[in-house]
Amino acid sequence: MTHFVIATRESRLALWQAEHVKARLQEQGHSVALLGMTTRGDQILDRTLSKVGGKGLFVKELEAALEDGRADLAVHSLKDVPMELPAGFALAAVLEREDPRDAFVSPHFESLAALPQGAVVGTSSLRRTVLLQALRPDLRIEPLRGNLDTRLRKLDEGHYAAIVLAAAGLKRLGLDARIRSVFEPAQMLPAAGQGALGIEVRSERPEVVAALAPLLHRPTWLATAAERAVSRAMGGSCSMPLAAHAQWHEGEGVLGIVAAWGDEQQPGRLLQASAQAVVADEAQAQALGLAVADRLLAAGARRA
Ligand SMILES: NCc1[nH]cc(CCC(=O)O)c1CC(=O)O
Repeated sequence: MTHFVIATRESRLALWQAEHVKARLQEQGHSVALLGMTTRGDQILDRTLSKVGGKGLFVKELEAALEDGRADLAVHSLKDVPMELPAGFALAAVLEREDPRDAFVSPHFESLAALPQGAVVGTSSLRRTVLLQALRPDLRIEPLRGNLDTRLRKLDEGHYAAIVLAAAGLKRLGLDARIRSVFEPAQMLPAAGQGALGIEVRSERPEVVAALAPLLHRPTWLATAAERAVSRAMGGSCSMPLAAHAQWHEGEGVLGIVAAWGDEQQPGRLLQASAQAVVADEAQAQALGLAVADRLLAAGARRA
C-alpha cells in the first residue's frame, strides 16, 4: 500500500473525476488525498482559450505540483491534455471512456433540427462551431466559456437558444436530465479523447505508473491513442477545428476511425476522412491515426 496525492482542478467536474480515481486507487488498497488547484484556464473566462494559450492552461499548474513533489498524479479530462507533454511527464493511464458524444442542451427545443432559423447557439469550441455551421449554416454561434455549471447558468439566463456540451461531463455530474438529445458521432464528431480520463505522472516515477496499471482500460487507451495521433499530426493544437473519433468493431480487434476538419476561412466547408485496421498495440493505433490525418491533409486540410 502506498500513499498518493492527486492534483486536480477545482471545478465540480474535475473534483468528480479526481474522486473517481481516488476511489479506484483505494480499491487497490492505496491511501489517497486530493490537492485542489485553480489554473489560469479556470481564471480567464472572458476570452476564447485559443487566443490566450490553448487548453494547456488547464494542466500547467498541475504539472508544477507533480514536478515539485506536492502531488504524485494529476487527473485530467483527456480531451484537455496537450498532444505533446513537456519533457519528464507521461500519460500513465487512460480510464474506460464514458459516453463520448456531444449533447444538445436547451430549455425550449428538443434537438438541433427543432431550432428556429437564425437561433443563437452557445459554444467556444472551434470543433463544435465548424460542425454546427456545416449542419445548420443559418445558426448564430456565440462564445460560451466557463465550467459546466457556469455554461448551464448562462443558458438558463436566456443568452442562448441552446448550447452543446459533452454528454460525459453532464452524466458524471448527474445532470443527465439537461440532455435533450445526443448527437450521434456521424452527425457531430467528438473531439479526440472526449469522455475519457487521463492520468499524468512524472516519467521518473515508475512505481506510480505501476500502481496505475490496474486502472488502465486497454480498448479506450488504444482508441484514444489513435485519436490523439490524428490531432498531433495535424499540428497538435487543441484549439483547432478538428474532430477525431475511433470505435472498436465488436470482437474483431478492428479499430475504425473518422476525422473531420473544418475550414474557418470557408464556413461550412468540412473535410472528412476515415480508416480502419487491426490494432493490437499503441504503435498500430498511432499508425491508424496518422493514416487518417494524411487523408485529411491530402484532401486539403491545413496543419495548425
Ligand atoms: N473543454 C472542457 C471540457 N473538458 C472535458 C469536458 C467534458 C468531459 C469529457 O469530455 O471527458 C469538457 C466540457 C465540455 O466539453 O462540454
